[in-house]
Amino acid sequence: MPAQVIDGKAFAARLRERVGQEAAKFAEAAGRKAGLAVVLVGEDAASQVYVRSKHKATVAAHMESFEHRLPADTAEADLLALVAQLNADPAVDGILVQLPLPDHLDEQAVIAAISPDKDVDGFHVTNAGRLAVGQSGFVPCTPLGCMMLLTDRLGDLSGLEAVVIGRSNIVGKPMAQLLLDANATVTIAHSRTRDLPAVVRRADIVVAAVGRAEMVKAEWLKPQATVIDVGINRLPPEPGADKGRLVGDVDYTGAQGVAAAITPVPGGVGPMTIAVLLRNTLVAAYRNAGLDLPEGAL
Ligand SMILES: NC(=O)C1=CN([C@@H]2O[C@H](COP(=O)(O)OP(=O)(O)OC[C@H]3O[C@@H](n4cnc5c(N)ncnc54)[C@H](OP(=O)(O)O)[C@@H]3O)[C@@H](O)[C@H]2O)C=CC1
Ligand SMILES: Nc1nc(=O)c2c([nH]1)NC[C@@H]1CN(c3ccc(C(=O)N[C@@H](CCC(=O)O)C(=O)O)cc3)C=[N+]21
Repeated sequence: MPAQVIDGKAFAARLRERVGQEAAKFAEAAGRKAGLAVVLVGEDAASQVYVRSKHKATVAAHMESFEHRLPADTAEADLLALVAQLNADPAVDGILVQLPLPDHLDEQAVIAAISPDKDVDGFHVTNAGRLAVGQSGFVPCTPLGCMMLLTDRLGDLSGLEAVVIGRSNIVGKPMAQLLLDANATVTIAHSRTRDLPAVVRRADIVVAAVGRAEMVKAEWLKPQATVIDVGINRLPPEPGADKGRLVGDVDYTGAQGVAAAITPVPGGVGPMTIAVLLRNTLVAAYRNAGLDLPEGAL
């Protein structure tokens, strides 16, 4: 039996639909729409694509989208001033500064300047700390989206062996934290891990967040594992084509013969990231307006 395909795109569409319905109710109750500000510094082509799809999804979900495009040579003081202005703007519930930033800008300083109450990416140390100690706060969108797919498929994760490959602050670490909170037994692997195939082989759940095309091989997987592929890698173009294919960190075709279920790339985790961003923005809007989000609405 080939692995089931975990259709993140369809799951994300349903989540965006629910968020849109709740956002319309919010607008009625609050007398204004929930607002998301996205800041893009520079002209990175991939970032432009993401920012455009975030804008479209935000508007479609009955929210206000504020886009700020700054030149690549923007001074840090000017970027910090814009963040301060957005922090103070009552029409803005969520702030996202698209990463990576150009090299001359200090990402940590910029993230630290965002109000934790508007940090819908969940990247501020305050929100990372809240997640680490079990307080409620904003959880990074990509790992939260992965958890939604996992619990939808597997139900209770208690006692399952989970291996997260990658330990970045935005994906790997919060992913491991969420799996731990769900009572999985969690291993975090990284570039210094010895015998990665043997570590992966233990896993009932594999989350790959590395950024290396098709690195995780089918033979590494435990039969009937559930595989969440966060990686987004563009292969070199075939002769005659102008763009290469997008692939994940897992050998998708091979894994289909071993795993119980796997997310595709594209159409898996990526769309979930955007849907969760809208969800986090709506949660922020309810809190900022002093209103209660109906229990279980999202
Ligand atoms: N779908 C989505 O919405 C999103 C997708 N992504 C994608 O996810 C991937 C990971 O992103 P991100 O976490 O930001 O990446 P980072 O580059 O910040 O982190 C990569 C991690 O992979 C580890 N690693 C690198 N090489 C190996 C190796 N050979 N074996 C084991 N581990 C290795 C690194 O280890 P070490 O710490 O030792 O260096 C590091 O912890 C990328 O492809 C990115 O494009 C990212 C964000 C959102
Ligand atoms: N502050 C900040 N927050 C982020 O959340 C953030 C960021 N910076 N910088 C870049 C990464 C990457 N990221 C993606 C979002 C959607 C898709 C997505 O929808 N991908 C589609 C494919 C898109 C395509 O075809 O290129 C899919 O996987 O199906 C992918 C990647 C958010 N990121």
